[in-house]
Amino acid sequence: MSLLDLEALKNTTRKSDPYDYLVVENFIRPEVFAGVVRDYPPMTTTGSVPPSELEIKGAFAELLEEMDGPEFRALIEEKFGLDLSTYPTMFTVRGHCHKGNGKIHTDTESKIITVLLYMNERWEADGGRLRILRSGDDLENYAEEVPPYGGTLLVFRRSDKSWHGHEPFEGPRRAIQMNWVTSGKVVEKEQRRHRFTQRLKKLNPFAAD
Ligand SMILES: O=C(O)CCC(=O)C(=O)O
Ligand SMILES: [Fe+2]
Repeated sequence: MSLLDLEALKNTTRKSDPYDYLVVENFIRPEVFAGVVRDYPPMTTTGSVPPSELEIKGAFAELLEEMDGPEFRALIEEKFGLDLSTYPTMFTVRGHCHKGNGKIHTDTESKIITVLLYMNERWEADGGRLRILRSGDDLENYAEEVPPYGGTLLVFRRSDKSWHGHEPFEGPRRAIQMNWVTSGKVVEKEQRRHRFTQRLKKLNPFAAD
């Protein structure tokens, strides 16, 4: 059986205010969520790490495979009215949040769709809840706030107004990001950059992202 509740995604309305996005709670089926978390790769640094740098196994490996599969893509294409067939995907994995993370941004232009899957078992902190923002300069002006737990899925279409960010949080915060990007060159360049910043962080754990 699929780890993902594709039926729930199918039944979710994609919103268009303030930009195109959708949220699905329990997108990872609650009955398999603990098993996926158990196989989440151990991570020591803050920042985004490409899967190639991590030990990917078991239910976590299955999860990445399903996210990269044709059913999930078809639903995202349908929800956002896009043909993604010629675009490569790129994954990054996070285990910890640094207090400087979460500053308001739109994501880079090379990303077409951003997918976030939140992998914490619970979330009690006020910080670290991603906000779908109405502007680039006010973290309090948001359409929705997404607590990063329980296999919640957030998908948005990147644009010059896809503003998002969160209040500062420092500590464990697991999230998978997947993007459809404009070309394979982007994947290569980005993943090289992630590997490089990870090496720097190992030398100086206090270096900014
Ligand atoms: O982890 C999140 O909630 C959002 C991360 C994000 O916006 C990014 O990495 O571009
Ligand atoms: Fe982002």
